Amino acid sequence: MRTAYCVDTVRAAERDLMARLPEGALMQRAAAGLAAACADLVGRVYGRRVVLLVGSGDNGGDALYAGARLARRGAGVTAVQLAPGRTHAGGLAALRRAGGRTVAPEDAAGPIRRADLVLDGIVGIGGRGGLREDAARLAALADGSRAAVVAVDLPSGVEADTGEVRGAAVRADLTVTFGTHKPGLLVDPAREYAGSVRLVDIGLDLPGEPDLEALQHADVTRLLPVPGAESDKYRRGVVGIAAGSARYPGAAVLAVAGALRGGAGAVRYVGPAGHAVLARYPETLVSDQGPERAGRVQAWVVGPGAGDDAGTVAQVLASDVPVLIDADGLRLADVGAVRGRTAPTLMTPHAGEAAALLGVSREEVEAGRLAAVRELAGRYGAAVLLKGATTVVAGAGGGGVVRVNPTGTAWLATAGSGDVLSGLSGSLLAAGLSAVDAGSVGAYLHGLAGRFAAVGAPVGAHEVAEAVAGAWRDVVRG
Ligand SMILES: NC(=O)C1=CN([C@@H]2O[C@H](COP(=O)(O)OP(=O)(O)OC[C@H]3O[C@@H](n4cnc5c(N)ncnc54)[C@H](O)[C@@H]3O)[C@@H](O)[C@H]2O)[C@@H](O)CC1
Ligand SMILES: [K+]
Repeated sequence: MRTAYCVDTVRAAERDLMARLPEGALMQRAAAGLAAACADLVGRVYGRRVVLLVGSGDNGGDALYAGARLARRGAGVTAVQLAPGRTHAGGLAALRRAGGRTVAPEDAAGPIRRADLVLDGIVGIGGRGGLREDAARLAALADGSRAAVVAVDLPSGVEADTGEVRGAAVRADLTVTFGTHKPGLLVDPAREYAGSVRLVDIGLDLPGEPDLEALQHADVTRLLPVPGAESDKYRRGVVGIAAGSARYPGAAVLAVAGALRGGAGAVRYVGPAGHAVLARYPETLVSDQGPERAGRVQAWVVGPGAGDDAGTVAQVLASDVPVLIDADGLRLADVGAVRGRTAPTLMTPHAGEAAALLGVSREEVEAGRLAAVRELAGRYGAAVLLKGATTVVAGAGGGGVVRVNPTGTAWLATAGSGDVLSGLSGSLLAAGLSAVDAGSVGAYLHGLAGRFAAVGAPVGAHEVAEAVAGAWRDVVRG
């Protein structure tokens, strides 16, 4: 599991550790890791031109000490001091001893243009809001140069705890972060500014529960349902799909396609698109009765392509098994009915649907995904999976750790892709996974399947469904 912790927790852990270590030892660990990552990135250090963008805090100190290490290995190092009177004194002295020089921000354009490597030490976890004007100018110069840009701890200007970017920020090729990932490094839009991320262990002792976690192959393998010798199709779970309409039969077909790949022993379809479903997937159990009379299931998926069929949504919500609500179902679901459920509920909106439920703009949801997913999970008392550039999953109530999906691909932003995900996650619910596990494992497999199906080209949702089995095998093989 990859984990991320918010700034307050990082600061507390740093305080504890610093109290046990000689002064400055922690910063030296950070700087050593940073210099090593820079050396790996540029290949050969000797003769390289390195520019350090140095703010007024310890983030600038890290950059200066790392710069000193690179200078000792033969790099030409220039530090741009954003706040000359408040630059980290020890770091500055170390750089000067190693032969580095300093310039004022107004003289930085030339050195940045000629640089091979720019280290962004403007602000780290002490940053508030987007970059101030002088820092923003340097960030733009770095962006326009041919230099590789390495962010120290975080790209300056992004919000460490939320992943929000509310103003100008540095765009990095690599971020070298210390002690732990910060939530912003895993969540868009900030994640995009970070480039690839390298974690340097500085020995922090962090609490058991992180603020964010991202599944990895081994975690997914542990969670995937595996049929035992005594399993029959009913013990493996039956997932009910209440989806599609005369107008949108395709949504039903795609949700069933996802459900067939999710580990449930059987898929029961309820709704007006039975012919279309059977034509494509003859193994489906089809019923034209409502959900209440369709026979026993271990989980329901309701909503994809449902149009205005509020009655079906209400019937499903009244059941005593786990329910996944998607698409039209989200709009039709009564908040009180969802809150009153005793079995788990998982809602799977995209940003536009979440915005409509929260009464805010889509842009606001996209800018602040973590806040939005927690808010929605709190309002509905349900687990919520918010789809998008970074898919995030919050547990019922919205408190506690949020899961973030690391496997997504932009090619998944295609019609019907969400229907496949709801079938897949619903199937995992029926197979016995918790709402958060079903959502996050479903998103993981779906993202991987999207990558496998797309391999750099546009892809249709049915191809994503077909690629799920390959993704499952890839995960299990490790
Ligand atoms: N505390 C520790 O033990 C360690 C800290 N380390 C480094 O120290 C950093 C934190 O240092 P600090 O607490 O000094 O804080 P930072 O260096 O992150 O930033 C604080 C300074 O930046 C200025 N600032 C804030 N927002 C700004 C903005 N939007 N635009 C321009 N300037 C802005 C503030 O005026 C303040 O002087 C970490 O990110 C990490 O890089 C590492 O050396 C590891 C050990
Ligand atoms: K930084």
